[in-house]
Amino acid sequence: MVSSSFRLVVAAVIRGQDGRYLLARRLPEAHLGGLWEFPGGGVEDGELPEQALVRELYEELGVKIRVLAPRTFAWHRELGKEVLLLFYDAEITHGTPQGLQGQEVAWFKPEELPRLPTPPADAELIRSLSASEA
Ligand SMILES: Nc1nc2c([nH]c(=O)n2[C@H]2C[C@H](O)[C@@H](COP(=O)(O)OP(=O)(O)OP(=O)(O)O)O2)c(=O)[nH]1
Repeated sequence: MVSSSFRLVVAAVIRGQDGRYLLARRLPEAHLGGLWEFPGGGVEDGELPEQALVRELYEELGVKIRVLAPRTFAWHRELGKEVLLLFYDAEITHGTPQGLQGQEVAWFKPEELPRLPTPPADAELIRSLSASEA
């Protein structure tokens, strides 16, 4: 059920030419601090999800991206928070990702993903990305 604490969050699944996926590490002091996530953030009023994704990746990592296609969605629910996550396949068109807010950024092989500490809502996506390599 959607409540007044509902937020829409978009995140990018970016695969480099060497087959690695781009993840960013949430800052230690943040909610879910220290976990590796697919880069993205909240959709603001008046924005389309795809526009929000382009804006977030530019603000957080300094890269321009092209959004390719929706991949999957997931709910992140905990006391007082209800987040619908929309994951999109995307590619970088300009720039090299840098953690502009001090966050770590790294590329991981598909088989490394299940061993990373990641948010619970990402579990299914991580499973499918690593399984598609097996
Ligand atoms: N970008 C991103 N967010 C994720 C992922 N998995 C997951 O549960 N989230 C959650 C964490 C946050 O609750 C929310 C992202 O919101 P945000 O980037 O604006 O972070 P925030 O710390 O300001 O959000 P919050 O603590 O207020 O929820 O989505 C993911 O793979 N990527």
